[in-house]
This record gives sequence, structure tokens and C-alpha cells, in this order.
Amino acid sequence: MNIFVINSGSSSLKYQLFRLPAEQPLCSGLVERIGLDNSVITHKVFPAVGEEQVVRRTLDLPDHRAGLREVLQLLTDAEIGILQDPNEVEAVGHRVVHGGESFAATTIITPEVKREIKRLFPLAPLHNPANYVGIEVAEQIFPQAQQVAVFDTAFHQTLPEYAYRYALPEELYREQGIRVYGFHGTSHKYVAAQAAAYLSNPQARLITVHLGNGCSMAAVRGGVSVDTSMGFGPLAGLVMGTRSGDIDPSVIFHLIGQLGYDAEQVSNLLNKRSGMLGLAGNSDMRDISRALEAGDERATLAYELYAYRIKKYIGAYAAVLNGLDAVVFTAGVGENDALVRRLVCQELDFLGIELDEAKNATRSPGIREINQKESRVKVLVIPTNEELEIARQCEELLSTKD
Ligand SMILES: Nc1ncnc2c1ncn2[C@@H]1O[C@H](COP(=O)(O)OP(=O)(O)O)[C@@H](O)[C@H]1O
Ligand SMILES: CC(=O)OP(=O)(O)O
Ligand SMILES: [Mg+2]
Repeated sequence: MNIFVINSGSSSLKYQLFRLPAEQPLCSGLVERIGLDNSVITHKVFPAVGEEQVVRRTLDLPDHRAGLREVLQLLTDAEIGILQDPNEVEAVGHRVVHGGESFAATTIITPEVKREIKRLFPLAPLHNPANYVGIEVAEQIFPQAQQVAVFDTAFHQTLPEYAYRYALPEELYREQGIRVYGFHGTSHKYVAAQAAAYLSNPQARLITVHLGNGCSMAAVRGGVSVDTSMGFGPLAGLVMGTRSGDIDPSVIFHLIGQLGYDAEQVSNLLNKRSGMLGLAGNSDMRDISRALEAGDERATLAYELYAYRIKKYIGAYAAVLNGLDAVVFTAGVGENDALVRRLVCQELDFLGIELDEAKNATRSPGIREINQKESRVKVLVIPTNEELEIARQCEELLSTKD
């Protein structure tokens, strides 16, 4: 079965085409700068024999629709195309960030499911609208395919009630669904399963640390999420590229009451102008890292604050789990930024976390163990693969459907 997976973000779109059950990737790609000048598509083809091919195109893509149409052109291109016809795609798996309380599992997309995804727009304003457009375009481009939604929130539906409820009047939960949902579930689930297999311990107590543009952590025991750092929307918890993470809500009252902000301006401030962008003037960790190396003080503080917040959650989740077998770093920053990992892990030897500096600084593909030999807790770097996890979940759903 050919499954095309779409992971659309606010200004970018990642995709991969897999053949299952072999889990063979046929091609993958990234469309960046959608809606800005000079959008870029990087498209990789993995032939059964021979070298991988990379095509890079710079063009103007006003929206996700235009981006996906260009991707379809590459998929069916006479020279490098993988498909003769779009109908060779039997299913399209969509990453949908917010599924609310309605979706605890992977779901076939129906008009009702689309209405629910739309209803949740205000709760994930950077994500659900882009996910929705991805679905609408895929329905046109691959009209014969089953459209399937895989929700970021689903993996965290196992949180105990005392972890997912806020100390607010009960009716706000019962009538309005105000509670912790948690996000990046597909990634936390994928790396937690990889870590448990690596440790040969299905019951492992794990802290998974997903550091991409959005950042979140999960406490996982026996493959089940028991707590997570994001909340009602993908804004709480860690410091992110442009999002503040945890702040005292009194700041919001001050912004509104004393500084004249309205709700939309507060949302814009906390979602789009805060985090590393607010602290260091840049949201991309590679740029901040270069600034830090050049001695920029704002970049230095931003790194310290970013790592300190992660460290506090490690302490909290070690307590939640009553012990710890491994800390797992993943996603763009978690997989690549050795300094972040070093700052997070320093002075955690009381918890049994002892990083090996040389292993931490060395790069290699696949799972890496970067702790000292005698460290009681393993520190692992595990590349995430949300697209593969989505494809697996689609196949599982579709093969048990009839
Ligand atoms: N080699 C690297 N060193 C440090 N940071 C990196 C590196 N490669 C990617 N990143 C960072 O990873 C982040 C993006 O991560 P990614 O998981 O792709 O995010 P998302 O899926 O949310 O777009 C960016 O901040 C980027 O700078
Ligand atoms: C939920 C979320 O924050 O996703 P991303 O990291 O892709 O922005
Ligand atoms: Mg991501």
C-alpha cells in the first residue's frame, strides 16, 4: 500500500511517500517559506537501486495549496516521478495537531471529523488551519485515496485526571473542555517505543524531550504518556522558537489592563514574538548558536534559559515516574544541538544522569547513547520520524477496517 504523509506547519510542509508494510520510503520533501518570497521545495527520491536524488526548486508559493500542487508535479514528473498517476496513492495520512477530547485514536476523515478539526482552530491557531488546508487539497489531488488523521493529542489521552485537569471551576472542564491535551504525541510515542526497544525494557521510565520549532516533554511509563509539558494549546511548558512556554498568567492581565493589549495581540505576542525570538532576536537555533559562538550575550542568556526550563521538567518528571531509566532527546534541536544537551544534563548526577562530553559532541545516524558508561540513567539521542509513525498508524487502521 502506498501511503502519502503530510505534516503541515504554519509556513512549511513536510511530506513522505511510503510503501507499506515494507516501510520503504519512496520519496520525502520539505516545502519552506510558504506565503513568502522565494519559497523552496527540497524533494528527495530514494530509488530501489542506486543513489538518492535531490531536487531543489525556488519559486513563489502563495499558499499550501500551491505548495502541494507543486509536490504532486514532482511525484508524477516524467523524469524523477515515483508515480505514473496520483491514484497509485491509496491513503493520505495527515498530522493534525489538535484533536480535542473527540479523538483518542487515528481516524478516517469524514465531513464531521473536518468540522471538529475546524472547531478546534482557536486552540491551535498556528497549526490546525494549515492541517485543514492540507486535508482539503489532498482530497482534490488524491480523490481515490482514504484520508486519515493522526492527532498530536492522541498519545496523551492516557494522562491521569489529576495531571490533565486544571484547578479551575469544574464546569469549565465539563462544558468547555478546558484541560491539558498535550502535543507532539506522534513523536513522543515513536521515540519512546524506540528507546524501550533499545533498552530491552517495555516498562522503561522515560522522559522524552522533543525540541523542534515547538518544544515539549513527556513522562512515559510502559509506553504510556503519564504527563506532558504542553497544555490546552501548544503554548505551555518549554521555551520554543517563537512561543513563550510557561509564564505567570498575571503577565497577561497586566498586558491587557495596563498596556492596552487585546486578546489577539496577547496571542500574537506569546505565540509568534516570544521564546527564542523574543530573547535573542532570532527563532532558528542554528543562527542563535552562531551568535553565541560570536559572544552575543542575548544568545547566551537565551540558551541558558531554554536549557534551564528543560532541566526543571526533568526534575519534575523524575518525581512523577518515581525514578528514571532514560532521557531521550529528539527533533531538530534535540538531535543536533550538543550544547543544549550539555547545559540540560549538567549537575544532574544526583539523579543518575552523567553525560559523556565526547559522545555528546560526536554525530552519527541512528540511535546514540551519549551517557558515561557508569551513568545510572541512559541519555539517548533518537531521530524522530513522525511521518513513518503516521504511515504505520494509517496502515494499521485501514488493514483492520473491513
Ligand atoms: N544542526 C543543527 N544544530 C542546531 N539546531 C538545529 C540543527 N538543525 C536543525 N536545527 C534546529 O531545529 C529546529 C527545527 O526543528 P524541526 O524538528 O525541524 O522543527 P519543526 O518540525 O517544528 O519545524 C530549528 O530551530 C533549527 O534551527
Ligand atoms: C504542536 C507543535 O508545537 O508543533 P510544531 O513543533 O510542529 O510547531
Ligand atoms: Mg515538528
